[in-house]
Amino acid sequence: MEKQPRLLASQLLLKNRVFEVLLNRVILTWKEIPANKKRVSGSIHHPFKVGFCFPKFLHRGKGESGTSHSVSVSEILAVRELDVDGGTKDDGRWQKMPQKLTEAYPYAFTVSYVERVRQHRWRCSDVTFHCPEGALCQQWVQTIREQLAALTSRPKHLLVYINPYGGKQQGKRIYEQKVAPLFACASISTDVIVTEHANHARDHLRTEAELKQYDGVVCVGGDGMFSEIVHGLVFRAQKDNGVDQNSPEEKLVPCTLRIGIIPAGSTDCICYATVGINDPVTSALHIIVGDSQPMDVCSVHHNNTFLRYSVSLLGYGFYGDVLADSVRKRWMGPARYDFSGFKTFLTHHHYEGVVSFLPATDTLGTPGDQTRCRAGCFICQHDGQLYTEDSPEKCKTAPDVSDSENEGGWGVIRGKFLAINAASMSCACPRSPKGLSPAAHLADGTTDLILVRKCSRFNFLRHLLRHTSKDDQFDMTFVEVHRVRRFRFTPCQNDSELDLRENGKQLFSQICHPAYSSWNCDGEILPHAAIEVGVHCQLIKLFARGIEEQSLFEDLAHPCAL
Ligand SMILES: CCCCCCCCCCCCC/C=C/[C@@H](O)[C@H](COP(=O)(O)O)NC(=O)CCCCCCCCCCCCCCC
Ligand SMILES: Nc1ncnc2c1ncn2[C@@H]1O[C@H](COP(=O)(O)OP(=O)(O)O)[C@@H](O)[C@H]1O
Ligand SMILES: [Ca+2]
Repeated sequence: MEKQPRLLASQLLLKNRVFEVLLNRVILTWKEIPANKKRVSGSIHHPFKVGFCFPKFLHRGKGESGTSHSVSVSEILAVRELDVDGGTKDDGRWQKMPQKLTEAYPYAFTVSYVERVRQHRWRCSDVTFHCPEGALCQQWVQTIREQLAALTSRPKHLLVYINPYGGKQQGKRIYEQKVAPLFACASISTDVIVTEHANHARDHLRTEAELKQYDGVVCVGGDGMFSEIVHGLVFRAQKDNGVDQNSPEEKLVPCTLRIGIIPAGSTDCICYATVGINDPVTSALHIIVGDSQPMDVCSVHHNNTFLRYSVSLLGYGFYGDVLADSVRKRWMGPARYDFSGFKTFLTHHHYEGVVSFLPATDTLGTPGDQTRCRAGCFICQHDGQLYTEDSPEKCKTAPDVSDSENEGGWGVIRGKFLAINAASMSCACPRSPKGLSPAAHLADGTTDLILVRKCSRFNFLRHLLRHTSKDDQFDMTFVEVHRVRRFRFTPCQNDSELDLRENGKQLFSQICHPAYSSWNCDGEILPHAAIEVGVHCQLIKLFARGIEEQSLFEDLAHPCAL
């Protein structure tokens, strides 16, 4: 690791023990000084003036030289000075110091920072250092504040939309109790709008919101609420740049504002697949530290008319029918999907149609890969494009949807399908932690088209169950998966139904087996079954960093093991 010039180094008191505390431009470390090396209590300690060497104790946990901890400056949330009498100057949170210590170390400051706990969960932790002198205390506070102010990717002013009816209807409470105090602690100001009806947030973003004053937009709700924000922001970016959304071939202009999701919905798949968990505090902390994760967006058209954007799942057949059935059961909360899922599984309808698709032949990954899209994903950093010697610049340019038509032939498949799913990302969610397409990428400019052909109920159940286990859900004779840049679907009526209809049994056949399903587009029903879809590489950005690798996560949770 490159040596960083030291900014501060002092011996400070923490929980009645003396620690050597060091700060450079990237890291804050504190290491307990063994009892035999401690100076006499009450002596005054000044910042060291010797040259800095990266502290050896970073490599150790607990040993002869005592416990050591380190925190990346980029994960410090805030610093505040405590009053001499024990109360904080900044936020009125009162913290009493033991009488004995106030005499020798009467000044103190508290650093709030990100701590990693189990399963990708982040928490806000506090550490309070006591100082022998007021000037030293102020120097620490001042220096850390300057460090934080230099982190330009952090948002200062956010626009927040809360859906009070999402998921278990806890959005308002979650925001007020868990998120707002963290934003206040990190000195982030907010304008909060509690939505009054569906599409309130979308329409406000499209027409009214003065976006220039914000560093990001946050939604408190589920995937549907996130979809509203995407529609509002993408529409606005196209309008401001004179781009026609109705043309399926048009290259769309990316949104500049980042989007944060505080999960309070039913599926929370966007949040789960970009952060690794649906936890409001974790998401709030990713927003505060100013993370950035680009994401692909699919545009959906019918007859050259724009219908919707999709970020997670576009599903015809099974997932379309589950959603259509669940709409009337919103009162059941998130359980409506299990109920409707079970019912739809029993009805076991298949649908006939033609799927044509443009394979992404020039990509780095395939849907069968064992590697996963994780924080700092190599494939997404290169927009999913293969790096070739002939065109070294290729990987730097986002693929244009319209250009792709020239890259190769379209595949055409006609058949009877139980499900046609396009997953632009893994769609990992609490129901299926690996998701619909475990190797899909968040920002590679492709979507994984999964075709599940007509099969027995038993086989379909085996396929569904594999979403919850380690077994490969694609390794079944009736399932195929293609990584694509564009696709089209045209429904057609089953031959057997046509026969029935011609024989005057139309009503009977429609009740028994409807000819068409509907598309589930990120939890919204589309009004048409015939659609054309194109992927727009990295059209939006989220306040997230992708799922952190478990090993990295463990190292960071226990930095002494690094
Ligand atoms: C038998 C167990 C089968 C488990 C299969 C689970 C696969 C789950 C993949 C889910 C991908 C979800 C992609 C995200 C979609 C969301 O955009 C979208 C909107 O979310 P929001 O309401 O939070 O705004 N959500 C959805 O469309 C919900 C889809 C959920 C489908 C759940 C299906 C459960 C199936 C249960 C079948 C049970 C069969 C049992 C037979 C004995
Ligand atoms: N105030 C509101 N009243 C009714 N519906 C709303 C309101 N605000 C947002 N919605 C809509 O509620 C739907 C579901 O919201 P979402 O937050 O995704 O929760 P869930 O995950 O439970 O579906 C979205 O389609 C959104 O447009
Ligand atoms: Ca993708």
